[in-house]
Amino acid sequence: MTIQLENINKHFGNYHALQNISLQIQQGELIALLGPSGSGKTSLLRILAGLESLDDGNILFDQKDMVALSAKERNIGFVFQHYALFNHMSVFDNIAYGLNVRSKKRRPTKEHIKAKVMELLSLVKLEDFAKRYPAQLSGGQRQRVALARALAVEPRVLLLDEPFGALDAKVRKELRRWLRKLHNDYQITSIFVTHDQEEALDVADRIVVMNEGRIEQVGTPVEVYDNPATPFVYDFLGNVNLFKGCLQKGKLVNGDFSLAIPGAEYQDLSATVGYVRPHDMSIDTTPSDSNIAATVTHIHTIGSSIRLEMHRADTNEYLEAELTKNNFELLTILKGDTIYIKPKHLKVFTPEDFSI
Ligand SMILES: Nc1ncnc2c1ncn2[C@@H]1O[C@H](COP(=O)(O)OP(=O)(O)OP(=O)(O)O)[C@@H](O)[C@H]1O
Repeated sequence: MTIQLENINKHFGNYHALQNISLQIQQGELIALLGPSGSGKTSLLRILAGLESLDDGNILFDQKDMVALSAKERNIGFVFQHYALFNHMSVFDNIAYGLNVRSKKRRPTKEHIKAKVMELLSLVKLEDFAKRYPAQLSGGQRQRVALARALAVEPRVLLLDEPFGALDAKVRKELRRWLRKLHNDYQITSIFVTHDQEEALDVADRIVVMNEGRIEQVGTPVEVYDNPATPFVYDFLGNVNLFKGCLQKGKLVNGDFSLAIPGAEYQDLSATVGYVRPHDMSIDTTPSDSNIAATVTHIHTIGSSIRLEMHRADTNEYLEAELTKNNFELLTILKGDTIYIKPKHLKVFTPEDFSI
């Protein structure tokens, strides 16, 4: 199923919660809607599902207009953060529910329903749990039942709203891997809402980054992480160092430091910001014309990488650098040392970046 959203707008009172949202989703894609609280992710998902009305715009599933259709008619599977399982029903009955409530004409036979539920129980690795009740399951198990239940009606689209939000980090990670696998096996066009960058980067084919009711960028995890289209995406996705200064004939001038910005050769800006990821900082123990002195204030070891926090004397700002353990050991850096840093890439957004 392909999904096409065209110029969707939604107001809640005077508040413009979704502003001209347009998006194309291919058959079988797994899409993450990522953004801070209040950016409009859930509203967009609910509009897609037919649970919320829109002011104007189009929703097309396989080129067919969905706006006038009810949630039921859209044939969508929904999984929410808080496992909305029926507590008085067994796991088996929860999964069978969507099939059992169909009209007599559309309802599969008892045997067919049983076979389907058993297939789904095996898919979510809960074969031995059919007779249990939701209260007798862990959070992760309940969420797997919720997914099985959503899949039972063979939806054309699967929508997941922070499906793993209420679970602890380890279970989340496990379920993420599992969602990826399930998606690969079933190839249902799926959209999940998250405000967890790592989750989006880890699982999605493409990420839609949202902010204040607008789409800031759509791209693969590598695209949005390595080539953020806007300052917001830079800030929101991962850590970033800011070099505040001005642009003079294509050079970013920041404290005692200046660096030529490729692509901005003829630009002058009185106030601008250069963005650089911590792993894109090169570190030296000797000064040169093109690097900046900074004092190491903290050294954190995170698995196989080292994160250095540094203080710049010239601008009184703090910076972060990330390097491999090997590199760190070669440099023999200690807390309190003065080191010399230089951004390998510095992204500066010029007015042309915003005029597209
Ligand atoms: N039914 C409603 N009535 C009034 N305002 C609403 C309603 N639903 C959402 N909003 C507002 O619309 C904006 C977007 O909300 P939405 O829930 O879509 O954001 P979100 O990105 O999913 O946030 P979160 O991650 O916190 O769930 C928010 O400012 C919210 O307060």
